[in-house]
Amino acid sequence: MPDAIAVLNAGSSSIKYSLFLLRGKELDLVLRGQVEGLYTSPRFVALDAAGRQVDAKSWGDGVQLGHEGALDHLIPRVREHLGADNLAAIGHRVVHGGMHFARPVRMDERTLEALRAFVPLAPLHQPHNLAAIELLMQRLPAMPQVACFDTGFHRGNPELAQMFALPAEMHAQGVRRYGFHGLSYEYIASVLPQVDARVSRGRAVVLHLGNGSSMCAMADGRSVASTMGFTAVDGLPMGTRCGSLDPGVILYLMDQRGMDVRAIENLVYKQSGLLGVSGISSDMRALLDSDDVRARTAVDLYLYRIRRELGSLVAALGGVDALVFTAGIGEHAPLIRRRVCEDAAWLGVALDATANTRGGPRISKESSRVAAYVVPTNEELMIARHTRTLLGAAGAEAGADASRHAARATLRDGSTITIRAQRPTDRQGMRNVLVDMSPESIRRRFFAPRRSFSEEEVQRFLDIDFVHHVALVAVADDAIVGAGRYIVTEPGEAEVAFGVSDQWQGRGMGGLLLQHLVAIARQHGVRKLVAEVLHENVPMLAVFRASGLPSETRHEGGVVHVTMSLQ
Ligand SMILES: Nc1ncnc2c1ncn2[C@@H]1O[C@H](COP(=O)(O)OP(=O)(O)O)[C@@H](O)[C@H]1O
Ligand SMILES: CC(=O)OP(=O)(O)O
Ligand SMILES: [Mg+2]
Repeated sequence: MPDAIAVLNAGSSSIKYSLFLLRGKELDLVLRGQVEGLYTSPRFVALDAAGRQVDAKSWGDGVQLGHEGALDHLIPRVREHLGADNLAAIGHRVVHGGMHFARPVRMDERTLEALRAFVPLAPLHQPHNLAAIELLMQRLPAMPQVACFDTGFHRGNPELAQMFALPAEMHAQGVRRYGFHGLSYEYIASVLPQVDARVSRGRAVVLHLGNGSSMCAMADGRSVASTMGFTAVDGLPMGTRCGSLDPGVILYLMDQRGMDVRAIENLVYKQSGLLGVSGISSDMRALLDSDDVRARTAVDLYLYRIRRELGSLVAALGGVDALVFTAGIGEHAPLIRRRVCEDAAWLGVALDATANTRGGPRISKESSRVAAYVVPTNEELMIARHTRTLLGAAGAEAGADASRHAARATLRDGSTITIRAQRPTDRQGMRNVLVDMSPESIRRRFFAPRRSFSEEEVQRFLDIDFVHHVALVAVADDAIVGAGRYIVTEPGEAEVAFGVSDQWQGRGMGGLLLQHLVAIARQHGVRKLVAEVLHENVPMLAVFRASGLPSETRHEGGVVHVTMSLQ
C-alpha cells in the first residue's frame, strides 16, 4: 500500500496532472493526463506510465466545464486509480512566488492569501494555480498541499541580474527580475550530469521553448540569468505574449490610444507573440505548416529574438559549453532547433543534422566546440520530488525535539539523502567529512588553511544540546557527506555554518540543510540567523540568497556578514 503524490499544473485553459507512487527511494509515474479546452471544447485524456491511453472523455464544443468542473471530474478518477494506495499529498506548480517564496511551501489559508498578491503579475497562470489549491482545500481539507514556484530556481541569481535600473526602493519592495519556468530548469539541471557531466559543471544556455518560452543561463547547475523578468510576459515572443517591449510603447498606448490597464494586459498577454504577428495561430505547428508570409515572419521574429537573447546570456556567463533545448517546441520542432543552431554557428555550434531530425539527445557534431542537446523536461516530477521532501521535513518537525529530527530529502540531481540530527556516535563520520574536504573547502569553512583538527575542536562539534547548539548531518550511503549547525549567540539570534564534502557540492545540499535548520530555529524562537562567509565563497552566498529569507549583507575586509530574518 504505497503512498502516492498527485501533481497538478493548472494553466489558463488546461489542467495537467500526474500521479506518482512512492516506492522506496523512487517516485514511479503511474498515471498522467489532462483536461484541456476547459472553456471551449473540454477533452479529458489519461495515459499510463507507458503512454497508453487508459481513459478519455469529450464534453463537446461550447461546453464551459471550467476549472471546478475539471477537478470534480479528476478527483474520483484519481481515487479510483489509487485503489488501496494512500494519497499522501498534492503538489502544485505555482508560477509566481515573489521575493519571499523561493522554496516549496505547505499551503494554508494565510499562504494562499499571500500568493494572491501575485495574481496581477501572472494573470495567465496564478489565478488558476491558486483556484485549484483553494478548491482542493474545500474538497479535501485534511490533504497536505504543497506549492512549488516557477520563480524559485532563479532566486539565487546575482543581485545585478535581478535589478531593473529603477529607484533603489522599488527593488527593495520587490519590483525586480524573477524569471520563470524554474521547475523545468531545475529538472534539466538535475539530469544534466547524466547527459554530459562536463557541461553540468560548466556553462549552459537552456532554451525552454513552449507555449510560454524563456531561456536560462546556467553555471554549475545554477541559474545565473534568464530572459523573463518581473512577469512571464518578458523576454522572448511566445504563443500569445509579446516578450520584451520598450516601456515607452505602453505609455504611448495609454496616452495616445486611450487604452486602459486591462486592454493593455489583454494585448501583451493574449493578442501578441506568434498569434499577433502572424494573425493566424499561436501554435508553432500551424505556423510551420503554413505558406502564408505572415506565418513566416512570426517564426523569423521568434528566431531572431532567440538569437539576440542567446548572445546576451552567453555574455552573462562569459562563454558557453552547451545549448539545451526543451519543452513543446524545443523537444518536437527540429526545424526550429536547426535554425537556432545555425544562428549560433558564430559561437562554435556545429549541428549534426541527422541527430537533430532523430531528436537527439546530442544534436551537435562530435567536433562541435559548443555541444547541443535535446532534453525532455519534467516539471511534474520536480514538483513530486519537492512535495516528498517537504512532507519528510514536516514529519520530522512534528517531533518537535530537534535531537530526533530525521527526514529524507532529494537533491537537485534526484539523488536521495537523509538529513538527521547529529549523534554522539558521529565522531568518526564528522572526521571523515573534514578529511574529504579539499584545502579550498576547508579554507572557506574555517577561513584559514588547516591540516588537522585537535580532539577538543572535534569535541566542540559534538557538544550539542539541540537547544543552543543544533547540528544536522546529511547522510548518503551510510556516510556523512555534509553538516550544518547553528549556535545561539544571544537570545533570538544564532550563527549558522555549513560544510559539505567536495564531491557533494553544487547539488543543493547547503540549501536543504539550511531549510531544515530554519524550521528548527523557528520552533525554538530564533528570529535571526547570522553567517560569516568569505567574499569569494559565491556558492554559499547563493544558498542564502536562494533561501528567500529577507536578508541583509555587510562587507568587511574579505568577509560578508549575512543576517537573515526568520520572522
Ligand atoms: N511537433 C511540434 N512542432 C512544432 N511545435 C510543436 C510541436 N509539438 C508541440 N509544439 C508546440 O509546443 C507548444 C506547447 O508547448 P508546451 O511546453 O506543452 O507548452 P505549455 O506548457 O506552455 O502549454 C504548442 O503551442 C506548440 O506550438
Ligand atoms: C511561466 C510560463 O510562461 O509558463 P507556461 O510556459 O506554462 O505558460
Ligand atoms: Mg509549460
